[in-house]
Amino acid sequence: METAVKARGLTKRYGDVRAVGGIDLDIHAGEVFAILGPNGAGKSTTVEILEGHRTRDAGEVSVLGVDPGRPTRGWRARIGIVLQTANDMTEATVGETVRHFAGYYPAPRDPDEVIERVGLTENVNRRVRQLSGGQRRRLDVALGVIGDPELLFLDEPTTGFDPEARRRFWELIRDLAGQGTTIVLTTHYLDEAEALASRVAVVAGGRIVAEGEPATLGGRASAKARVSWSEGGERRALETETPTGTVIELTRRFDGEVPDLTVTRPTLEETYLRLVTLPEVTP
Ligand SMILES: Nc1ncnc2c1ncn2[C@@H]1O[C@H](COP(=O)(O)OP(=O)(O)OP(=O)(O)O)[C@@H](O)[C@H]1O
Repeated sequence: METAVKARGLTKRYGDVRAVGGIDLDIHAGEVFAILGPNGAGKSTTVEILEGHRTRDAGEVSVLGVDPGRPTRGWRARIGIVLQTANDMTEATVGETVRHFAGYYPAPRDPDEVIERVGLTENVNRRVRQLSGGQRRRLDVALGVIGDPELLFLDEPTTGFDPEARRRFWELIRDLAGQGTTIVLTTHYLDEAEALASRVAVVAGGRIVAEGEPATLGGRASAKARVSWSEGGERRALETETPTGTVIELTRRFDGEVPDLTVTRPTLEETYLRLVTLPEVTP
């Protein structure tokens, strides 16, 4: 499998603060990779180093085959970046802004199509400063993808989006991934990571504390299941490693349909919270 991003022993300090304390990453070409972690975990620092926007203290890094510590212009054109803060804009309209940015790239996407994909067609002639917060964010996404990047970095892309805009954005990301774009996403929304990412890394205290597919992260799939049902006017529940056997038993007992039956495993959010609080309780 082709590797888009490879990091070994990535380290960064700010004075006394160890922001990144030895991170290894292998992000495959064409995958959507999510980096999760609490505030101050070191996500932005890591991503900024990969983008070539921050120097590292130590470690080996290769992004699309280039060391981001020595970026070239051609390399920059192959990368798209959607930052947390919106660009400062003048009196330009949405359409003018997107077309202007398209001019920076050797082979940009069609501006009107990009505007449509982020749901800003109705606002194409609006001045950027008149956009709502969520609309501004959509414009940021449009500017990140206008150059038709091979690798797209998204830093908390859907903060401030309404639920419908988030769904639309997710579709856009899936489409881009389907066309072969590698996507590196930081997010605080666990549902977003679960909806989009083929793999996630959980960062805490500048280190990766868990990595894997959302469905199996941190032993999630093999954790005890909770089987619950209604019986005698009460809600009953038990935790078990063998939920199938429990359901068979219940089916026999009720001679068919078990009232209000649910079988659940820990959610990604529960697993995440356990992972990020774990280092603090360990002496
Ligand atoms: N320019 C800087 N100067 C000094 N310390 C910094 C700087 N940037 C980040 N830090 C510190 O480095 C640590 C990691 O910060 P970073 O921004 O990478 O975290 P993050 O995981 O992206 O957090 P968030 O979820 O809040 O965006 C924090 O302790 C932060 O205070």
